[in-house]
Amino acid sequence: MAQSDPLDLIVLGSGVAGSSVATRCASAGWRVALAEAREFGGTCALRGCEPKKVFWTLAEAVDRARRLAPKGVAGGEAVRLDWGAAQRFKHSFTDPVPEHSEASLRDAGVEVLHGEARFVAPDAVEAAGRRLAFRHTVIATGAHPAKLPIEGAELLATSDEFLALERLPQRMVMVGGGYISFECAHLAARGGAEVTLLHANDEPLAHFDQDLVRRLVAHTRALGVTVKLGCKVSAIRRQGDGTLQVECENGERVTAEMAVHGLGRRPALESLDLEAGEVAVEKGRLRLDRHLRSASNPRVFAAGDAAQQGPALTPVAGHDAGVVARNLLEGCRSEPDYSVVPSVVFTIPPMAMVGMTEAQAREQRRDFELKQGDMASFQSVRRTGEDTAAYKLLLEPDSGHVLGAHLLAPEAPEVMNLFAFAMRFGVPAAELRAMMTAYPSFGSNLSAMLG
Ligand SMILES: Cc1cc2nc3c(=O)[nH]c(=O)nc-3n(C[C@H](O)[C@H](O)[C@H](O)COP(=O)(O)OP(=O)(O)OC[C@H]3O[C@@H](n4cnc5c(N)ncnc54)[C@H](O)[C@@H]3O)c2cc1C
Ligand SMILES: NC(=O)c1ccc[n+]([C@@H]2O[C@H](COP(=O)([O-])OP(=O)(O)OC[C@H]3O[C@@H](n4cnc5c(N)ncnc54)[C@H](O)[C@@H]3O)[C@@H](O)[C@H]2O)c1
Repeated sequence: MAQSDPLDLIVLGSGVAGSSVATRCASAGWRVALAEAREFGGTCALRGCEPKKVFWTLAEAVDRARRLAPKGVAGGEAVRLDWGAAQRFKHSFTDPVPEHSEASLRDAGVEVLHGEARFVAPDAVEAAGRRLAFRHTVIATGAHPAKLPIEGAELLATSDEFLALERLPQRMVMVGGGYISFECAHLAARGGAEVTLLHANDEPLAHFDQDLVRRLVAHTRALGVTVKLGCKVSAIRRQGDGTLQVECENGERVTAEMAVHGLGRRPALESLDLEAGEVAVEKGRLRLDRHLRSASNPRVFAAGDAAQQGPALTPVAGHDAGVVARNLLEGCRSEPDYSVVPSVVFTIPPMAMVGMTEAQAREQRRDFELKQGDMASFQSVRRTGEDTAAYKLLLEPDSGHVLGAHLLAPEAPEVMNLFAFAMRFGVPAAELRAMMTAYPSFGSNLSAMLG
């Protein structure tokens, strides 16, 4: 194990956050290495957003054909999701990622190292059998499923395993009521599985507007998914016939071939030996200052899910990377801004949001004007055969600035980008309403929503 000259930067993790910081610093002439424990490319491209969206696109096409069967899509009732074929289609997106990811890092001048990295000193890590001294390091190791004190938790399948299934089991339980459970439940139900979703309290998808969530829950139930609220999972047991029994504190029991972990994800820090690096942690999260720098070791920065300063989402990982790269290259002045982070749960229909919910606005005693309504009768929704669609907008009374926007509808994610734009650049509702939009697009509903 040879001691090398200090690197300007070693980045830990090759996801959106790590790759972006490494590339920017190498392009600025720094000597940079990046260590990756698994395949190169990170969660979003290999095991998260991208593969999930491939399955979602196919499931949505099937759902739409079935919905429109009586309206002119002849044979639409018989259309089904071929999970095996969908899995192969997914591979055509994910398989090339590791090679491309590594090649683009190399092209940018980054030295790539295969293997788990861990601190061996405040200014050195060990990776790929080498001790590497550094001037700076960035922890961009992402997140993994939370380890919770639930009996038999090791029997839960991860979202990685769900998205890698060649065949869907007959019965599945989604444990938890967040993004992963709702998205996997909607996919598995379209794929023909019998699905039960168990959530601890009465408010699943807690970050979203609960009026829209109630509509989504009703729609999910109508799809055939059994959604049980107030069911805090306390144990998972393997039964004699190989099936799993999932038990809740209230005595509810569900049997299935597979139970999926949807209980939250936490920063992946355990493998790093942070003590050796003098990197402080508090309650499982890195102690960082407002520049995303370690509060205890100024050589160390963090970004993305590992930092978990903003929501654990891909655009946040990219934003953090920009902040950290600027702090490294230009002096430590930049701070992240998480005030406008749009987010979508990819159910069918999808639910999208940006800014504050009505509940948050009331809690903060903010004055707001509320625009809300059912959209099922809107032409753009009727055309898709969808029966569940609604919106809720919160506007600042005098300025007309958008405080929050919430949509449950086909095309909701694309329209949410317009609201995010308006919030980011302070475009008031009156301007949005007056703006010409392509017609008849889903976005042309803006004036009706804001009217
Ligand atoms: C199923 C699923 C669906 C999702 N869907 C969406 C979505 O639709 N939209 C959205 O915005 N977000 C979504 N997310 C969240 C999004 O994927 C993450 O926020 C994003 O990928 C975080 O990027 P990152 O660079 O911080 O971490 P990651 O992409 O997780 O990268 C971290 C990397 O570090 C590596 N690593 C870990 N420990 C070490 C070590 N000791 N040494 C070296 N390498 C190490 C890991 O192997 C990994 O490759 C989803 C997540 C999941 C799980
Ligand atoms: N579309 C997207 O952007 C997307 C998709 C998937 C994941 N993600 C990211 O990954 C993160 C993790 O997703 P997730 O769905 O695992 O977590 P989550 O935080 O979204 O939801 C987990 C839910 O499980 C509930 N829960 C906790 N313990 C429970 C128990 N014992 N029994 C029943 N319910 C319990 C919690 O109350 C919580 O609401 C998300 O927060 C998000 O940042 C994003």
